Amino acid sequence: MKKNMNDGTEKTPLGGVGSILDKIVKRKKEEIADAKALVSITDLENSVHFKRQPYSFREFLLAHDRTGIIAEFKRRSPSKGLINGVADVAEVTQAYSAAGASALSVLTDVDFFGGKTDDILAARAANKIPILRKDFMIDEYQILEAKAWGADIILLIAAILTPQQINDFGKFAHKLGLNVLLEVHNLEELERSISPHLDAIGVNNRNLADFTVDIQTSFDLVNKIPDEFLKISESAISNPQTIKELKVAGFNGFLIGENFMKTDNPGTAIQQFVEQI
Ligand SMILES: O=C(O)c1ccccc1NCC(=O)[C@H](O)[C@H](O)COP(=O)(O)O
Repeated sequence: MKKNMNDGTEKTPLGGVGSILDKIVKRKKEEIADAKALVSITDLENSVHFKRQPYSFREFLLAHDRTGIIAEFKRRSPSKGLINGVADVAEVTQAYSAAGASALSVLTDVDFFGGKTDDILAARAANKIPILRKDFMIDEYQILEAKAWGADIILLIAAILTPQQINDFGKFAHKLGLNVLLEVHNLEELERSISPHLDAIGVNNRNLADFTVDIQTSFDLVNKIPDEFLKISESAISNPQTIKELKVAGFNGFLIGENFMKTDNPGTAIQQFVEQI
């Protein structure tokens, strides 16, 4: 029997456990329709950033003078509510870069994460490292937006996409020179989503049905990820010791948001964290 949207166990079209993702995708479709009515594809293609060759995610993630941290600018989230309502995106992302972040993650979802288009533009203007457009990508139009706004990496979330969509969106992003990060939560998602049009695979330690977090998810899946892909552990990382253990297990990258953003000074927080890894 179909359960109530609010009890955390709504079934997705793919048969998996949904909930907040179903709500986000429903709203995302409306948001995309509004955006398409306002900004044409030609306008996106004429953006100054559209001509720029994106930075290589691999190069920055594996650089010896960088930390492997993908540092996220995150104002709010469905699991935590308000995290930081005052931080300035240019200031914080510059501090992340200066502390040795390999890449920046900027949430552009408005309703659930408090993001703005302008956040990517401001982060782009202030930094010379790769930027991930962190959003719920369900339409090629969003990939064009990412390129037009100055992003270098897009996120494809296996839980909300079919294998065909993952392949097609990855191929489209690669044609634009963008890097592609696939996010999975379990072995089933991983096995059905592998495509040649991916650069990195991220294991999200957050269960999006009930918001519980467990770093063990990363350790369980790391050896199932084919070695040609960069391996990223995502969410709930708050201890420098965890980074050391994830590196030993085979991870190249570590996506961290809340741990830095919940402090009064995310720039100082990342600096102190990096000194311990
Ligand atoms: O963070 C959430 O509550 C959330 C809820 C629903 C979908 C996605 C969600 N988070 C997106 C992320 O992947 C995280 O922002 C990212 O991995 C950083 O996580 P953290 O370090 O725990 O802030």
